[in-house]
Amino acid sequence: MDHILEKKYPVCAEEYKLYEEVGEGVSAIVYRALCIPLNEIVAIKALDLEKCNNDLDGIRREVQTMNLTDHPNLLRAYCSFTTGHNLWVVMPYMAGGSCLHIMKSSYQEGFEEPVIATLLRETLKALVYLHAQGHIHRDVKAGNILLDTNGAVKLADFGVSACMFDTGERQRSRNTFVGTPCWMAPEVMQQLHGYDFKADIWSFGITALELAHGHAPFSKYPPMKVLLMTLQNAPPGLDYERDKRFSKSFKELVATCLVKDPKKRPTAEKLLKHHFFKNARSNEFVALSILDGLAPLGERFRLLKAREADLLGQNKALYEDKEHLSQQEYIRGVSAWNFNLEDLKSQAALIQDYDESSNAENPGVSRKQEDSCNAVFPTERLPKEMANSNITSSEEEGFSDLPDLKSTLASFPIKPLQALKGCFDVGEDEVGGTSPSWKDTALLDSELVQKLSPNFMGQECERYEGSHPTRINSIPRHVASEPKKFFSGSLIPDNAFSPRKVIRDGDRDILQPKYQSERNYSGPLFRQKRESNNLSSEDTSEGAVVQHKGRFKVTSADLSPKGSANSYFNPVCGGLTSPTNVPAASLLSSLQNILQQNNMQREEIIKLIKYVEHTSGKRVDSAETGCNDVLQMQASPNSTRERELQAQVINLQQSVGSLVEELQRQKMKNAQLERQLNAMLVKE
Ligand SMILES: Nc1ncnc2c1ncn2[C@@H]1O[C@H](COP(=O)(O)OP(=O)(O)OP(=O)(O)O)[C@@H](O)[C@H]1O
Repeated sequence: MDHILEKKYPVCAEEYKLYEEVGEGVSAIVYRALCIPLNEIVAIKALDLEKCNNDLDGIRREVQTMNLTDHPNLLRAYCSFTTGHNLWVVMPYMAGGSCLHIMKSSYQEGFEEPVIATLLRETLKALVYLHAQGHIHRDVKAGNILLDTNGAVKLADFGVSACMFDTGERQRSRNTFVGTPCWMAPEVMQQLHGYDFKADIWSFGITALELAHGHAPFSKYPPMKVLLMTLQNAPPGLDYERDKRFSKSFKELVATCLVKDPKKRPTAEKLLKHHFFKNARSNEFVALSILDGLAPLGERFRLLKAREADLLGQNKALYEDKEHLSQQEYIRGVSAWNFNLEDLKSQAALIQDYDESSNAENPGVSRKQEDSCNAVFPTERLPKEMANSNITSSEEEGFSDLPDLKSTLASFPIKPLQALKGCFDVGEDEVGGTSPSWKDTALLDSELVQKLSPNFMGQECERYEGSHPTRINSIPRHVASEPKKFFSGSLIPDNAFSPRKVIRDGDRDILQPKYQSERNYSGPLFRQKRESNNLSSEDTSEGAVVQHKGRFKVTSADLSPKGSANSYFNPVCGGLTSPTNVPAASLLSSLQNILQQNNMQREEIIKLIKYVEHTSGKRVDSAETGCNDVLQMQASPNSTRERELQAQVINLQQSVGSLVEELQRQKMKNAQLERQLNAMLVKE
């Protein structure tokens, strides 16, 4: 180290010779380069200052941290200088590349446990040092764990690191939302009380899973889903069944890190003593195990880039030029995350509740959707969770951390579950946002199904996993803060309007075979599609519209438990049950039937009233007063229940009376105010 420190790295571009590109970030390109005077291979990270969205403070912080840190497991900067509109950061060349790149090229299923243990131990040593210095890394992930040819491990990328001793503005930045969603700790997402170095421990746990599976949990989902799932699902973990190849101690380590309450997470120092690290080996072991036989970094990077470009090309039709950048970043999985909290809250409010989902890591995605992804991109590995949830239930794992939706979302002023109830009227016109950007980066369920042609499904799925199975997209700051466009659609479950809905798939298939294939992709959104495309069909297939809620219709299709061919009046629901696809003539006769039944029931009621009146000595003037009299007939109670009801009725009548009085008072007050206002206007 002393030897390195003594070296003087030149601070002008002419003294370096750039070779091939070996990495790319959101605003930086990393090159292998030659430091001419020292005849030494280095890496140069060229940050395009024009692309940095004025985040010069962030850049300064990154370079400063890189300059100041002095630990064998931290990537340090030799020097930095500006050239043109670029800032060049000169650093040691890590010929092995990042763990993410290694997994993408050759270990798509993740690494073996001893390799993971070694990588994690070295990373943890870096964290122990950083935390002791008062730094929070905030972006711990496989993409930022770099290896040199000898298998030495260095944690890189201090772009979003923060200092815990910061004050003022910088301290406030610690209450901001930075990092990459899949790796982000719940408390960082919540922004409730700020966060500390324990946020790195959570990311460390996620990184452990990433190294084990080849991708981070939830990595196939758009950012909003990741946020919501992290907040409301049980913490992800290694599954005892599915992850049989991993030891108990590894599972324990992950579970220890992925505890939602940061206070219950261990410090980096304590974690380093975990018995899992007894499995860790030497750097040479890592080099032999995973670097041996790999192509040179530049070549690997070129191949990966070409593959990604290819996939982007396949999707080209989907993206406007403006959105291209964000999509590229999505696929590359860079970490330019900087959220606009207000947007997040609105988005969170629109996301479907996952409670009913059986597949914890794959909520809202039907099996058919998964199949469709598979069919269109057979060469791409579907994440294992598609078949088997990655989330191990708290009970199964013996974790104490059961998800508590209400409390975890307490920091969102709009609670998603409540907001869902108000979703009916949310449409693109009403929201007023016009930017389509979010649609590419955070595709909501409703939108997914809006574009439900098999072709589109395939493309969409690819965007989330096929093209980039291990990572999730990032939103460039400028895109993330743009007003978002919401797509109208019922985000509540299909049967939410009608709790009595019991029409089975078979019934529906008979009634509406035409929609069979569409229906396979989740209910409510399917309905929305049809609403927009084929109202008349929808009307007959879903039943008569009995109520309009904004742009959505509440239908009575499902009130009949058996979907009987005849309509009838259901006195309990008070609803009209009408079968679908019924000819007009039979509908008419059904309606006449109902009317007849209605009249008969009415007559029955009048008879009853008269009978009660007779027995209580009270007279009924007309059938129209029936309702009142039904209440009054209880004036001669002959049972306790009747007395109770009577008391309730009296109470109700009293409150109605006082409400009427109050209304009148308010009216008078209003009139008085109006008069005063008029008088004032006249004076003026
Ligand atoms: N010193 C290095 N030697 C070899 N490769 C490197 C080096 N530094 C970075 N890279 C490669 O370049 C990629 C991008 O670098 P870096 O993460 O620093 O950029 P960034 O703009 O901060 O990206 P992000 O925000 O996505 O993390 C890394 O993922 C890694 O693969």
